[in-house]
Amino acid sequence: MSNSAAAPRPSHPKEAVRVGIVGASGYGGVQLVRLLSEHPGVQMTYLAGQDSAGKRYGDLYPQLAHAVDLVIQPVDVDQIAASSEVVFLSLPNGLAADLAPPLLAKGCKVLDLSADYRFRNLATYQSWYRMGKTDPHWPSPDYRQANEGSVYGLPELYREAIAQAQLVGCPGCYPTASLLAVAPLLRQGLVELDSLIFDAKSGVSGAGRAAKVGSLFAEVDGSFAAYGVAQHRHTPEIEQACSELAHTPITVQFTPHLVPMVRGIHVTLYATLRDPGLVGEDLLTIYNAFYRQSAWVRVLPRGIYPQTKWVSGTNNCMIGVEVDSRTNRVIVLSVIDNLMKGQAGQAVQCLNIMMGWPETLGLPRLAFYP
Ligand SMILES: NC(=O)C1=CN([C@@H]2O[C@H](COP(=O)(O)OP(=O)(O)OC[C@H]3O[C@@H](n4cnc5c(N)ncnc54)[C@H](OP(=O)(O)O)[C@@H]3O)[C@@H](O)[C@H]2O)C=CC1
Ligand SMILES: CC(=O)N[C@@H](CCC(=O)OP(=O)(O)O)C(=O)O
Repeated sequence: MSNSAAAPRPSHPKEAVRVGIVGASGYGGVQLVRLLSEHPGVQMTYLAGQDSAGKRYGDLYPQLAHAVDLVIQPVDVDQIAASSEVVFLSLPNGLAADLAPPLLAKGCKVLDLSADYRFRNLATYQSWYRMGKTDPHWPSPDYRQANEGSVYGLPELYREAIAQAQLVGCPGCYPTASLLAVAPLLRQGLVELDSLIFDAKSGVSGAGRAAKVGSLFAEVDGSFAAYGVAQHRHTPEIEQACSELAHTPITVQFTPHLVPMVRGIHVTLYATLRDPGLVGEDLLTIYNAFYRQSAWVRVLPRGIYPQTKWVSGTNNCMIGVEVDSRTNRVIVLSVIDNLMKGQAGQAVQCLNIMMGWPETLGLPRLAFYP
């Protein structure tokens, strides 16, 4: 993965960019279809899937039949590249490793929503995502080369590099909420580096649309539990960006929980302050300055703590900040919609940056309420 250079000045689109979505039938895919159908800069030209191939999109999602008149195609690189200048890959982990390189070679820009292009060090990816797999030919030279040129798609930290990128590895949902919570503290050197604890909760759509026992209504409703304790694969992703922010390797504690709701992520970050004299107002000033240029991050006034419902269906991240002077800890509360700022919305935000368009183009900013 690389970082580089200055972003072009945003301009509005002059003619529609042709866009394809691979994995269009899944939860990420259907968000992309909804967002891109109403985006003024693009025309959706190709939707692809596996089991859903051959079906009309409107038969799969009847609520969109009046707006989307496309048939889902099997994955065919030549067809995708012939019909699309930009391709979103919204597939299970591991598939984009083979799919992105030929699309890049044919001149497409690619935004991958999986974890395949998030890691600067593929050994880290291997140890968290490919446990027990012993393929001597992995990683392929094409995958390794593509990964070296990819950019981590968190605009608030890597905006300039995204503007120049051909391939963006879009972040996971938990890392997005966690990194936006912690970034100002690490950039300013305000906290003890071994003190970071991310306590995270997610709605069930984070697990995707494929049927799984753990996502059944009867398993989830009326219950609440942690999972992946001390071993969730988003830990190294959070550590990678934290280490870059702090310019030194950092280890973090990250614990996800499943909440009986459809959408939303709430992260509570605890960290020990280096300066015990800092108060809540000081930190709010720092957070507001850090996110001054970030249209999708809203730092809330003192004493207001964000709720997942406030960002549902939008690309917003809302952040509350508090200091507990008794324990000398800062507590940061961060919420996003996992399918929007945590996935498809953020990918469209990255597309806007790659195309030199305003970052807010085609993205919803007002939540449904209640
Ligand atoms: N859900 C979330 O909150 C977030 C998810 N992500 C990541 O985004 C990606 C997509 O996630 P999500 O939308 O939840 O997943 P879903 O399970 O809802 O959708 C997966 C999609 O992949 C397609 N697919 C599966 N296998 C193949 C294959 N061999 N060839 C072609 N298409 C295939 C499916 O098509 P078909 O139905 O036709 O078989 C489906 O469209 C994943 O990598 C996930 O980790 C990232 C951030 C947040
Ligand atoms: C509730 C739930 O199951 N969430 C998913 C995270 C979804 C996500 O962001 O995952 P990717 O890194 O795969 O993109 C999980 O814990 O694996």
